[in-house]
Amino acid sequence: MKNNDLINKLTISELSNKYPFAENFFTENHLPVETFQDKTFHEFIVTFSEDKIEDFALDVEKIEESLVDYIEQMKLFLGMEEENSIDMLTIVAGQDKSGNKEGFERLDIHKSEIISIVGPTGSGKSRLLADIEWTAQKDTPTQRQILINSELPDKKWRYSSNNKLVAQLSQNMNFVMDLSVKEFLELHAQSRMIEDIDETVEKIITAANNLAGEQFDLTTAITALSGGQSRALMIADTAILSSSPIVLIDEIENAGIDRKKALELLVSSDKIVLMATHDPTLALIADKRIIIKNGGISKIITTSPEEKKILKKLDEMDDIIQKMRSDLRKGEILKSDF
Ligand SMILES: Nc1ncnc2c1ncn2[C@@H]1O[C@H](COP(=O)(O)OP(=O)(O)OP(=O)(O)O)[C@@H](O)[C@H]1O
Repeated sequence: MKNNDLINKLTISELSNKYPFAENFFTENHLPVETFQDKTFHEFIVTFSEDKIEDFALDVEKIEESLVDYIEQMKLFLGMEEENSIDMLTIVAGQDKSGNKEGFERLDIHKSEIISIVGPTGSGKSRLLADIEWTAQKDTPTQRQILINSELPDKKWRYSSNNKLVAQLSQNMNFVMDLSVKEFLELHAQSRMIEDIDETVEKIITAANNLAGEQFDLTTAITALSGGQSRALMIADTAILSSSPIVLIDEIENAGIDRKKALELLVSSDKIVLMATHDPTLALIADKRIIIKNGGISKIITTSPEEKKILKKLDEMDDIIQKMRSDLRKGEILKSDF
């Protein structure tokens, strides 16, 4: 207990700002902290004289422990996440489907890098994403090992639903809840302790509609959303509300949404993004690409300056295709002089 930051490092005012519910704890335990705002909780407690301790029926040893327990439990209850500071994710080589060692030793992926994963259908792209999500420790068919900040990952990443290491955007996104879009987003925003819920909900729906073809609004039932719409909603929700430091994306191109815009939304400066893709534009947007063959990582290629130039060309072609898609959807007749 002696070294707990909650007790020894944060001032009472910092503590109350970070965990507004701590005020309840002070009130319930009749702790007059008002004039000790710039002191730590420990500094406050040691000012108690013997008399005061008796008056307040305080167990000084226990009260610090109770405060820490209370904050931890409230955080868990409210689904608050720690600030997940991850500077580096490491994949340590395992084996391919034939049991041969993979074609690399160790791949370090830093904060704000985008990595694409390419390879034929069935080669093992989703498996690699699953290894990262599970923080595999040589306990999956690939025998890979995942390290966080060069260390063995904390078990909390695996077992706590409140402390998600990754935000996973998978191919199937099935909502089973009987809620409107507004209710769903409000619930999520509340659980993340967001202050301005209305504004955040509005931001998410605007971003989602920016990605989806057909517009939907806050009163739409979650179950009535199309595949593309629910995907767009999940992407906007993840980008704006999720504190997970790693985002895993499985084949965003099949989602029927504007994938480039989706990626821009997701790639905030402090996240690591890994995406499995069959789309050359998305593959080249990445800083590096992992080539998967027969279940193993065969190569890791850094996107070259020449490829970045090609990406510009691909973008132009892509715009033409997107425009055609949109015209076709609107029932227009295409002309050959595009
Ligand atoms: N190294 C490995 N050893 C054993 N099995 C593996 C290995 N890598 C992948 N697999 C298995 O191979 C199958 C296909 O892999 P996966 O679904 O990841 O392919 P994919 O590249 O994502 O395919 P798609 O492009 O069709 O989505 C899965 O059952 C997966 O568990």
